[in-house]
Amino acid sequence: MFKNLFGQKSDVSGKHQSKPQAKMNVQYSDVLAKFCAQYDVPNLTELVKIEDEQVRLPFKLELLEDELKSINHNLSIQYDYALATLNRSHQNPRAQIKHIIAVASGKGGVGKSTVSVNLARALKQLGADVGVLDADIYGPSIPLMLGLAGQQPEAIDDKWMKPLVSKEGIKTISIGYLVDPKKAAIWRGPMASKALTQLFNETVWGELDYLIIDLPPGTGDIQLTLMQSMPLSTSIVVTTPQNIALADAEKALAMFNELKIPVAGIVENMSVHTCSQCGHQEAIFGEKGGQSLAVGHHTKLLASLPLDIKIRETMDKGDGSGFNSADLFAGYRNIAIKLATSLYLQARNNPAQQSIPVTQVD
Ligand SMILES: Nc1ncnc2c1ncn2[C@@H]1O[C@H](COP(=O)(O)OP(=O)(O)OP(=O)(O)O)[C@@H](O)[C@H]1O
Repeated sequence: MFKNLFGQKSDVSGKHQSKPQAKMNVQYSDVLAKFCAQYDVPNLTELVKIEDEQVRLPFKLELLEDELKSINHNLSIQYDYALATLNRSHQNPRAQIKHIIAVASGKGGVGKSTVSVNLARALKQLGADVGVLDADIYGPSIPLMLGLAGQQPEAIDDKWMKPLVSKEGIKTISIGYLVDPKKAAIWRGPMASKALTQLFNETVWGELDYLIIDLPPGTGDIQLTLMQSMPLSTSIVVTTPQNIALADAEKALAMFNELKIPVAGIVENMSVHTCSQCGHQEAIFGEKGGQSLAVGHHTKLLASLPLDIKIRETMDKGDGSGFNSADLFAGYRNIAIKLATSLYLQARNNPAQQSIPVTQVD
């Protein structure tokens, strides 16, 4: 029988009531509570299950794993990115996706694709199976950012496509792999929506814990159709702190509210710039815009990410190898942990999400 970390319940044999086990459970719960406080996520101690020497966590993080194992090195840790296996892609029999996350921005060029790719990398580092659907039909930059520019997905039986896989193991599909971006850029709304829905439905995604959808900027028909045709778990709105970007980000928030799609929070990108010569810090696009937007819309500021030339260079190279070590990307780990935790809780609190109806797009 599973127990929570406090070990208050036990099975009929009563073997888990022995004092050393109870003490260990309290130690585990202390570590976990400290971790949740550090990352500003809800305390998971009542949820995380322990049986004998097994623990199930909503993500994989070496630091946390090491601390838990320092209490008992025999501890076996397993991971659950949702409490149930959800099939969130009713129209695609070749996809078992637990959580679909839309990344939106009102305004173009604020770093939505950069956030999508680095969030995918951070979730991958948490041990998850991750995919990215590049729905930014008018400026597909995911192929470049994942180091896959110029490649083409393999077709299966003229009906299915195999996603491309980046070096770090992220599955991805983009209109940029299939159509000359110059041609796609002049597609009218219905054509673009149809192409994107097809892209999602005809890809052999297989099993994924998270699929990130990099939406086109704005809040027009294409975004609305896509949102209505996909069973989203949650969304993220990316903005810079600049007033003009914030005003457009409000429209994206309004779109999600209107469609009753949860908003996990706001990512403020390009907040502070540190001069590579003298270290002077400057808020080029203004200050605290993301925070005030979050407060005004009763959502969270997930992170304020720096404006840094190394980020642009890394993204242009499509090379994820710098992601692991660099402090520059640490903010993404925080976002990923917050997201993984909130989706874990969301799936637990709302099992009905397992069968969200999907609108057919003709
Ligand atoms: N924090 C950052 N620091 C430095 N450069 C950044 C940062 N975030 C994004 N960039 C750069 O800014 C440019 C635009 O970013 P990106 O393509 O991610 O924006 P977008 O919102 O997806 O744009 P689009 O509207 O074209 O879809 C890219 O060259 C990217 O490398």
